[in-house]
Amino acid sequence: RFSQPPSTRPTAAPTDRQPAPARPPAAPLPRASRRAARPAHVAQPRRRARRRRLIPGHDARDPPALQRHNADIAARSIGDSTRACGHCESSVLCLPPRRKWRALRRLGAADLFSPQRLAATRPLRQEAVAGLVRRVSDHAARGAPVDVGRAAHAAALGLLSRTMFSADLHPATASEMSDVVDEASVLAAGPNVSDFLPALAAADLQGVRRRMARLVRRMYAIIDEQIERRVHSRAAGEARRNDLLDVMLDKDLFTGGETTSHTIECARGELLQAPNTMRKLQDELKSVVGTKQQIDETDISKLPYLQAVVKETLRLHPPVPLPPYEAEATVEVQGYTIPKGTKVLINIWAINRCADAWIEPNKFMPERFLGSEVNFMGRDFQLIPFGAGRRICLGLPLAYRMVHLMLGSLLIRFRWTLPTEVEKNGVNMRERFGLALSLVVPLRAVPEEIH
Ligand code: HEM
Repeated sequence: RFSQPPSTRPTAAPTDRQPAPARPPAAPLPRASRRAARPAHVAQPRRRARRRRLIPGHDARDPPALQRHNADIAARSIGDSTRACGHCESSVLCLPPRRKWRALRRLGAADLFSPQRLAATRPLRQEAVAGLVRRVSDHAARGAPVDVGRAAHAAALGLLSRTMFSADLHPATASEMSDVVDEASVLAAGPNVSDFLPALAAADLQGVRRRMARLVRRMYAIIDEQIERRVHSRAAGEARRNDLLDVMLDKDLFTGGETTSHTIECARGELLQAPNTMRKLQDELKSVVGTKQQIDETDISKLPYLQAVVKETLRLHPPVPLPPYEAEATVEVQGYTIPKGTKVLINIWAINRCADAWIEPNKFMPERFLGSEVNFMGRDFQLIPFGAGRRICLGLPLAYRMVHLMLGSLLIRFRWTLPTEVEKNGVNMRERFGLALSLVVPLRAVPEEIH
């Protein structure tokens, strides 16, 4: 669909040498199966099919590979490490797109991330952001720099914890959870000989599965503590809270904190290097939000420049750059045959910077989104930081709120400067590879309260 960057070009031979096996014409599905085959993030049936928006200059009859072959590559390629403690068997992230995965996605979409559920948990997120602003305020009073990524991660975990358990994590627990998620992300994405030589997987030669098992057990223990607390409070006659604990328990959702905080950290890094953009954004926030201490989720739609900054950050720094897929059937993509069972990496990083679709693709330029309808909801295939198709990020509606809320609130209340040595050498935006990316050198910035 795009002229593929070399790093994403499949290595299988072109079709003239290796023709794809002919596939029988698809019989129309019965109504129930059609419903089941519908992308799971779309919880309610829609009357009108959502149209893909065209990228200028592209042929309408030639849909993007990600759309055309979505059903065929919707399985996950999972590394041996995710088999630790049987984690992959109950993980929405790892499960193949069949009954259990569909049930979990439906539950998540309907009970956790639906507009009604998110409206009900809005005050919890406002409180979590108020806590973040208070902590930054303490640093501002002392003139001390803030580790932006770490502060944002702690706040994102608090935000998730409040949405899922109606309770904050103890700061020490939040900090431990942050370390566990961070380490697990790097471990899961790192090279592992068991993945390349499955016959040797049982031996776990590098000890990756063993290390992952320790992390997963710790994460389960933290979550179990929350469950136990809830069981006790229920036994004591406390009413249902209808949060995630009451409807669904999925450990993967905590990894959403890392992607969210990485986005905040990168946005801040880019803005600190672009004072004019920072000023424009703070002016917009001041004129729309006025003297409020933090922004509200209902303000987001009135803040087009903030939205543009978030889009541009996610375009240049997608936290999950290479979601791992597996071909469920043999498919042909742009003349290449991808045999069933092949691991497929969607190179979101390269797509978001594709020179066919973007002017000056490597430049941080939020203005490109002003007056443009291009969005990251999975319909504009040149901008897919949350993925697209049936495996699109389940937490997108929550992530959307969290990122705008945290970024806007940190900028309306504080003026930010770089510590002298960073100012001199420039911000280091190099990223460390993991399932979710993080900055190699954590961004530190000094807040000053705006009165
Ligand atoms: C800025 C924040 C975030 C970004 C950029 C992001 C991005 C992504 C991407 C690219 C994928 C893979 C999509 C694919 O395979 O095509 C994904 C999957 C997923 N995300 Fe997120 N995510 C974010 C936040 C969150 C949050 C806050 C949660 C939950 C609380 C979450 C839950 C999930 C889950 C459960 C999946 C697996 C879906 C599946 O395989 O069916 N994400 N995310």
